[in-house]
Amino acid sequence: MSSLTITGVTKSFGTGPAATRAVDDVTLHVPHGSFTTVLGPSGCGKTTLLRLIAGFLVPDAGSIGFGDTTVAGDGVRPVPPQARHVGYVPQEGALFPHLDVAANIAFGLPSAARASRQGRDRVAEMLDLVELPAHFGVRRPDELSGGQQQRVALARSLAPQPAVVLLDEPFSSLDASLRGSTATAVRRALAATNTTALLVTHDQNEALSLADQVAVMRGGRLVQSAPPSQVYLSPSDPQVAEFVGRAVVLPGVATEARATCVLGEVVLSEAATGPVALMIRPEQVYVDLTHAEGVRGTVEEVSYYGHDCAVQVRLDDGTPVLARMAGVRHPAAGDVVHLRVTGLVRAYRPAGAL
Ligand SMILES: Nc1ncnc2c1ncn2[C@@H]1O[C@H](COP(=O)(O)OP(=O)(O)OP(=O)(O)O)[C@@H](O)[C@H]1O
Repeated sequence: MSSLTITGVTKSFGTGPAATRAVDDVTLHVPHGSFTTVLGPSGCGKTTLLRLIAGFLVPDAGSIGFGDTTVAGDGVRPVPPQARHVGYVPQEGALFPHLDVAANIAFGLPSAARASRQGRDRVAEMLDLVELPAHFGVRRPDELSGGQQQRVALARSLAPQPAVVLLDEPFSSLDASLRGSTATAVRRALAATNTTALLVTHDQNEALSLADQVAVMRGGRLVQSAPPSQVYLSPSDPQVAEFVGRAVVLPGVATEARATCVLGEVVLSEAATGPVALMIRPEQVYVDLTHAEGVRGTVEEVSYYGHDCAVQVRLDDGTPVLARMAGVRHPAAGDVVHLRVTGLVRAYRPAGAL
């Protein structure tokens, strides 16, 4: 296992006016044994970045290093994919249908090891690691659920002890209930083996819940890389805020540690002065159902999810505000409520300001 360092990597497809800069000057460090998710909308360059790391593509500029070894860029002849010791888990397991699970897992091992006692022990260890029973070894891929197939795909990628494991939207073909349990099993397996891993996804919940670090991409560029709570609570700009969750963005005026807006006075996470755009998460908006404390509004719509609910409120001055509250006791459309902001609020220079 080793760390992964991407420095100023750029990759374009095509030439002239039709050229697409799929990855644009991306710099990212994934420490040894840690898990990074790359989050971004469709077409932002996530898969291209993975393919550059795996060695299926060569960067136009910049370099890629595994530990102290440069595998592409810096005038070094690109190391071919098979010599990079990368494990790759695609969207759908891509298991060999004619091989049983044990043979699939053993596939990446040196041929001499595959049929040996050592090889069989490694397969058993990998099945255990991805939380599948040992007797699954004799099953064919089509005798497994989608989630089980993805666990086998991970086991196959981990068996040869790769330097880095790359996962390309590995849960996207699974239904919601299987996604959660498969993702948790994968995260546990990666942590247990202290594996350096990079997973690309366009699913915010997946990106935030699985990783040590979230790298947000937009239009080929890396716009923020930070621990999940920092990306969620202190996004680098309002677009990142709206991409990694719901956000209420309101104009305000800041004076150092505080700002005022239609929801009253709020406390800022970082001091600012003058006109600002304030980013408030819906769960920071406290909905008071009984007291007239806060800013008055009328509930327009309630979306009930069981564990919590989203409450769309229109303030008396006409401003729409989304609040999220526990589902135990909630208002109904037409109720008059009072809103207050809790916790720290992130302020941005408003769009168009210098
Ligand atoms: N081989 C190629 N030739 C030309 N353009 C390409 C090629 N591969 C990718 N692109 C373009 O590069 C951009 C980034 O594509 P990429 O597949 O990396 O995005 P993505 O974020 O992985 O998207 P998705 O989530 O939809 O898979 C897109 O505009 C895409 O059309």
